[in-house]
Amino acid sequence: MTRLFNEPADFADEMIAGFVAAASRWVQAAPGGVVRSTRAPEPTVSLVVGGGSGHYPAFGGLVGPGLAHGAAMGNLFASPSGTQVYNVAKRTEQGRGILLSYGNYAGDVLHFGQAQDRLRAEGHDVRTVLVTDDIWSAPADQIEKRRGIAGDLVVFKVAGAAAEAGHDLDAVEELARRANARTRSFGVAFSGCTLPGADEPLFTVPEGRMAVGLGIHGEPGIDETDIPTANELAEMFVEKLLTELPEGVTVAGSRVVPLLNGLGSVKYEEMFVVFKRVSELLGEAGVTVVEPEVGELCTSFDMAGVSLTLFWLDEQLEELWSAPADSSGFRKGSVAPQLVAEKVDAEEEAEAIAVASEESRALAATVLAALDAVVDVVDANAEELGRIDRIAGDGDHGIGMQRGSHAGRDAARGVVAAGAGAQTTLNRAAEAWSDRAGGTSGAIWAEILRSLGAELGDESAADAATVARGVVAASDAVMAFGKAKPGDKTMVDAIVPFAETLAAEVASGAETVAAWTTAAAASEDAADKTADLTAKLGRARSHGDKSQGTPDPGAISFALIVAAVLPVLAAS
Ligand SMILES: Nc1ncnc2c1ncn2[C@@H]1O[C@H](COP(=O)(O)OP(=O)(O)O)[C@@H](O)[C@H]1O
Ligand SMILES: O=C(COP(=O)(O)O)[C@@H](O)CO
Repeated sequence: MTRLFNEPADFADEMIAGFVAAASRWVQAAPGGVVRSTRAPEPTVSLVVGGGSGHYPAFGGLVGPGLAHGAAMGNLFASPSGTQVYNVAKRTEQGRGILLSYGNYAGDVLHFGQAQDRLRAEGHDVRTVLVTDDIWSAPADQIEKRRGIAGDLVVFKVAGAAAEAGHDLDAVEELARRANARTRSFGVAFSGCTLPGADEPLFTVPEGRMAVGLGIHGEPGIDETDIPTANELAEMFVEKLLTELPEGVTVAGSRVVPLLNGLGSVKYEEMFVVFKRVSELLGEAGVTVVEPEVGELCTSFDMAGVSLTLFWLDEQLEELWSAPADSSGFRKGSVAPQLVAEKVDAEEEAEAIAVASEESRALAATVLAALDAVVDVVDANAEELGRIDRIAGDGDHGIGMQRGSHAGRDAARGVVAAGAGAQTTLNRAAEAWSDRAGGTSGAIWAEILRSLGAELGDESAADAATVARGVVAASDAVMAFGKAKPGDKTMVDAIVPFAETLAAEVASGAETVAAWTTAAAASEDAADKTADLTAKLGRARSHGDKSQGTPDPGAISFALIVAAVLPVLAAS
């Protein structure tokens, strides 16, 4: 149970502000997260990490000398937006390139990918290393699909130490990749976490039972057993991880860093009891234990869970693991004296507003009214959207949509008042939506608004054919961006029938309002039918059959939104 909070939707922002106030020795606020408050005497490769909030010390707590240069910090359990990642990365850049590293989650991949494209387009050398240590999240022949859990720390530590040692970007990337390839984790849980303001835990484990293979957001495990003794748990962990060896590793004679990670409410004392047996077992297997860690390294609010990570060393990786590091959440040895970093500008620069025609300004007013309607319908359904998302997701869809739609509408209101046309209004709304909501749906709604805007432009009014082209472009853009197809149980299942019906109705001579009415009904029908599908992508993918019988939250919110916009179109 998370007991201490103010407004649940403000929790992540208030937490980040408090963290910065408490950890100013290591970090300072930057738009999108935090960057170091110190700097090394010589420029180095920049390591930028990040992800959803709720996992402290991941990710802001791992910023400091010998570790990351910056962390993009998203909403609770939702990836930061592309803009957040971009803003953090820009402020850490020292002319030697940037390595982005984060756990392999759909939202993170989309947003960090967007930031990477944007940074590259500006001429920066940017590479990415995904962390994929959780052995239960995909089979060994699909390692690239595995998610990152406590192994994040291993990869960040190696990359951070390599950067600090002055290596170039090629070498830092290669070492981070090698560290990831030689890291395996296994997690269990005894009870789920409850997000601030939620009435129920995100997931539950029956009393007296232990879920095996659970992730850090309540992704279902692969098995459930009675709660074992500490020694039995150690045996389960070590036995399995010794069969999940990275390529080229043999057990006897190897040197290994074990990390026993507490997910939130398992006590240090319990973990030490487990670790006693872990270290005995590794010793009996002929493995030398090197500088282990027992503690909270990657958490999940108050989840009662624990994971064991084994990091199989080679000579170079051992040197980097042992190198000094100093961050608020992880320290090792004594780092070389640092200089005080320049204060970063925590505000983003305001962009000028493009000139618009009178017709387009009138259209922008309709866009704003539509966004007002979106805010109202999302607010009215936020709880229900959260409830559906809890069944086979991470429960944040309602909150994410609220944060995104409010920010989008507020941004639009500002620029409409300043004379913006439809495209500029939609672009600004898209940016604010994605920036504030993060998560998969934040990135996708930004695609929708931007594509529609590109078709509407800043010069003219829009007839039915233009609107239909904009909606079809949005539908295509969502599929190109998220790689989902109809039937994968995502928002695509609602947007495709909407776009296709709208285009067909307009082609057969219907006016915007009539065509939109038919298309919205088709979308609602299709969204409801997603209950019959099994999720194949996104967070819900790993929840597999759990999603059967419940519609996809993103499809439902899409259908609600297009229906809510209808009266605005009718009145315009
Ligand atoms: N690849 C994808 N393409 C289109 N939509 C997707 C994709 N992956 C997930 N979604 C949509 O995003 C919704 C989840 O949004 P949200 O809960 O805000 O994000 P997250 O799962 O990152 O926390 C899903 O219900 C689904 O409709
Ligand atoms: O949950 C996280 C990001 O996942 P998405 O749901 O894919 O946005 C985050 O906590 C781990 O970075």
